[in-house]
Amino acid sequence: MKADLILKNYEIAKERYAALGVDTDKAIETLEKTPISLHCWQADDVVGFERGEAASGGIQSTGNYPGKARNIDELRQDIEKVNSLLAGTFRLNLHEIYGEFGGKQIDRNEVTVDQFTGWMQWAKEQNMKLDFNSTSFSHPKSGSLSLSNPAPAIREFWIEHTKRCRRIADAMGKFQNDPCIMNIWVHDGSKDITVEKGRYREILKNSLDEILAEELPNMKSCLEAKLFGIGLEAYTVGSHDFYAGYCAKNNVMYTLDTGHYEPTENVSDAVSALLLFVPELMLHVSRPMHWDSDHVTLFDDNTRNLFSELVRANALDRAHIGLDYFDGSINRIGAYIIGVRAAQKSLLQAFLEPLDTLRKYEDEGKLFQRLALLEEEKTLPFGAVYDYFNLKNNIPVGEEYIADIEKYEAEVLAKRV
Ligand SMILES: C[C@H](O)[C@H](O)[C@@H](O)C(=O)CO
Ligand SMILES: [Mn+2]
Repeated sequence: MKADLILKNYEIAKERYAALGVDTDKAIETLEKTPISLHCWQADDVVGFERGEAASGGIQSTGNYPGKARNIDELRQDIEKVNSLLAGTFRLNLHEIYGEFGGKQIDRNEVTVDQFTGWMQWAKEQNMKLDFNSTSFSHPKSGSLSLSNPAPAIREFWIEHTKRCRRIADAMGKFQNDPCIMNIWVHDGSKDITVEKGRYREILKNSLDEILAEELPNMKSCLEAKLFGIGLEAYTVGSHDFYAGYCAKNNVMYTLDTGHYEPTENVSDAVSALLLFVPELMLHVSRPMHWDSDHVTLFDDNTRNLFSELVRANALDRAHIGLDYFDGSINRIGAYIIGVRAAQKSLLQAFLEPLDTLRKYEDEGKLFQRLALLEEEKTLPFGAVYDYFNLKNNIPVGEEYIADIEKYEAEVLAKRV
């Protein structure tokens, strides 16, 4: 698209929004500064560099599109490509299995920051900060219960792993002078009817109490609930209620993964409810399609509602935004760009909402007026504002990035055989 046309469209959009009391320049500035944490695991279908095996233990990636990253260099190359096609501020969300193990057998209860100093250096060069995740899946000791396992040897193995991961996250946070957000998701559950549900939940609670007891000033832990895992469909130890209760009681950040709800559930409604009781939210922005997080985030009602609720709750500074999906059936770099752009468009639309007027209408009981404005805002020229945001940052506008990704596929991904 021609730059002068984008600028002209932006000027018209700016005027239209200004008539509603909305400052488009300010919205763009906020979008530029709002960090989005890129999940490293979209680049290689959650394989990582520890065992090189397909993900197992509650999660699974489907699809076999050629060109996935096979080692750290390729993964970094892909993330650099992703970064080059996006405007804004980005963090990188690493899982423990993406450490630099250098061919050594370093088990999960032995991992240290040494396996992540290379990542810390690289991230600094990329102007990215790191987030982190312990990894309970894809390991011979994963089974169906990790931190909630009644067998002390297994449980202690995973407790030790998670404690070590928190210390690694703390070192990352110190290095980058900004807290590293460490997510704890364990797949623990059961395939069929379970009679000892309370027992496993009590064990998980005790394990978390032990893990979180260590004070680490440069990191923040968050706990992720789930509806069910693959092969663990009947019961999830760390259910939504379990973690909502645990996080509220212990003042811990809650991870809300939009892929962990039924497609018809209104996940955004959880934002203002949870924020009354938990200190902060980590968002795993995904797309539920009946099971797990395998579908690329879209600019759909779910994503739009999520971010408008966040803005309406004045809670942007209490949420950490990350993506979480792993689609191996399409070009993986393209999957990143589609998902990030969907999140950015949803954020931008939320920033551009004529909120003062909507709040006033609601306060005054002007409910027709509120509904009318909510309808009208849907067709305001926000696309012109998003195009300008990209142009201003020298990033491909609109569908232009498709050709860039096709080129990268031909020149780089297709050679990974
Ligand atoms: C790989 C991630 O830890 C994983 O996707 C987790 O966040 C999750 O959502 C599991 O379903
Ligand atoms: Mn998740």
